[in-house]
Amino acid sequence: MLHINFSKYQGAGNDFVVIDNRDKHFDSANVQLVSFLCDRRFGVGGDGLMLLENDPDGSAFLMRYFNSDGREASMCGNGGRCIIAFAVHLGIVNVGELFAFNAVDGLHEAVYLDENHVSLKMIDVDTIEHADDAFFMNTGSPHHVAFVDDVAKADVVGEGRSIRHSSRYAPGGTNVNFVQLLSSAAIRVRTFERGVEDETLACGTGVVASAIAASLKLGGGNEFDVKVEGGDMRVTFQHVNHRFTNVWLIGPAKFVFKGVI
Ligand SMILES: N[C@@H](CCC[C@H](N)C(=O)O)C(=O)O
Repeated sequence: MLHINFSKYQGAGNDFVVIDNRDKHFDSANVQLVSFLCDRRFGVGGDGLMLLENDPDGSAFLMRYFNSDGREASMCGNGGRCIIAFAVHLGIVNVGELFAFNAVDGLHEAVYLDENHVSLKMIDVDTIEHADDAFFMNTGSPHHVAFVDDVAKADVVGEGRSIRHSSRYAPGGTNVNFVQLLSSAAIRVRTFERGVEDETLACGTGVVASAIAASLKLGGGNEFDVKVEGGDMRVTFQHVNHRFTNVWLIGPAKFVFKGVI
């Protein structure tokens, strides 16, 4: 037994092993250890793993995110909401308080109201590529967004994997979102996630990219309800002079269980 204390959280079905690493006991360079903990058969199981650490720059805490392949990765929107819930449960921040924490893509403001209403401010987006009716942007993580008529029929794994590995996105690769417009203010999204190398039930940075792409495709709109396989989220933003600012991702973040492994 390793004797690692962990908690398990999920945000709209995107699930994470979360560890309080304020004392720096966890060997974060150990790729095999992280991928073992994320393994659904031999470990705890999760789409990713997060470490909550003290922020040397003085925000409430530092979020470090690892994909289930064991590698430290770019920003995770659902993980961000889950680590906010974890910080509330640890007593680091209070319910209803507006606070800031640091992550790989910089400072994020956040508010936890209850397990269904966790708000996370995302980075501004001002560079968006548009080709062949698909969009590409970085919302903290890189995202290709393709619009389809019926997302239930999309070949998320087959087509997603092929776009993820295409020469266009080499060498880093990309996450791939398939989006169906439901109305002028609602979309349905399914995502193939890089680093998990499979479809996940939700991807927060992907949902943000999809809402921004929907606004561009529709010629307007700054509030979107988003349905994903694992639940519902909401994205709001402002769009001024080709720049998307004040971007908020709102959705659930729920404690599942905790243990020692
Ligand atoms: N699940 C995430 C995205 C995590 C990062 C992604 N897999 C990548 O490597 O880019 C989310 O909710 O945003």
